[in-house]
Amino acid sequence: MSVPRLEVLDVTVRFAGLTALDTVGFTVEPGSLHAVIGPNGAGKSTCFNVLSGVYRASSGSVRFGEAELTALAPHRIAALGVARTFQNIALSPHLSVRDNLMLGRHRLTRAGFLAAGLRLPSARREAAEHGGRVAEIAAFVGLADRLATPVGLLPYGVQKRVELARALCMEPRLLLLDEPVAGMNGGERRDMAELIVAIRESLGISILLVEHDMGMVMRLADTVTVLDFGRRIADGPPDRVQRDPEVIRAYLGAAAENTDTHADETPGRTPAGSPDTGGTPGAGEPRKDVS
Ligand SMILES: Nc1ncnc2c1ncn2[C@@H]1O[C@H](COP(=O)(O)OP(=O)(O)OP(=O)(O)O)[C@@H](O)[C@H]1O
Repeated sequence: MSVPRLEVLDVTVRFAGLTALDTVGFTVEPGSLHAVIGPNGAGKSTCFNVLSGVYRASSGSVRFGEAELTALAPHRIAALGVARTFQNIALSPHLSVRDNLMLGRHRLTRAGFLAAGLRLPSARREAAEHGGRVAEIAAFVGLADRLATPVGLLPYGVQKRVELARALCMEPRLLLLDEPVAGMNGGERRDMAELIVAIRESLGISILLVEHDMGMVMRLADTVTVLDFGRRIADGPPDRVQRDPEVIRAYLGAAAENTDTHADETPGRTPAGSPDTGGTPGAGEPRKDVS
């Protein structure tokens, strides 16, 4: 499987008077683990939504190999091999893990509605092939013994794994992970970090990660892009980025603002933990965890 480079070039997104992304650019090298970080409201989710076709950029370009993504609908982008997970779990809770993962295979299914409905041999063969691959992926992410369990009955950390497995079922070349450890406890976070490393090492695909857990970002990422108020303020290897004065200022500024807003009880911008915390949750840790 060839993995193309992702190039985000001068992307701007405006919402009625607010510039959520301002001429942002970065490159995700094939097979690398690239993180996008920044305080709350910096534009990270907007960036993901542009890459996956949910939002249309006001200007700029997103190239995935030869393809220009900014003009494409989400299903066309997915068909190019770009899969994403969501900050909030987006699974069907009443369906089994197997059925949720089979839904992830949907775009790869060739048999038409009629052939599948009539259970023609070609459709049955195809379903068996997909079932086999689903079982392999489930085993890879540690869900082999959960295939028959309804997703809604699983603990939160396991559901996040199912979501990741479903994205893998799309056989992506670029995986977009939106806060994969949000709301997890320490053990679950470690397991998920290990899994992300294993995906990258075994599958060789590119991974773009938005994450508030700074310790995890700094340990796992090859390259980190930092956004603040929609602008890219830093981009480079983790050790350089976490020493960057503008990055430190952005996080400290957000922390100070947070303290101020606590004083008058007004909700405000909150920092995503200091960039050099090593991941220890502190007073400035994010509150945006999935409920
Ligand atoms: N659909 C929308 N309509 C209007 N404004 C939006 C929309 N989506 C995002 N914004 C605004 O764009 C800015 C960037 O938001 P975004 O959610 O991308 O930030 P973020 O870095 O992902 O924040 P968080 O860490 O809190 O998830 C914010 O000011 C937000 O209020």
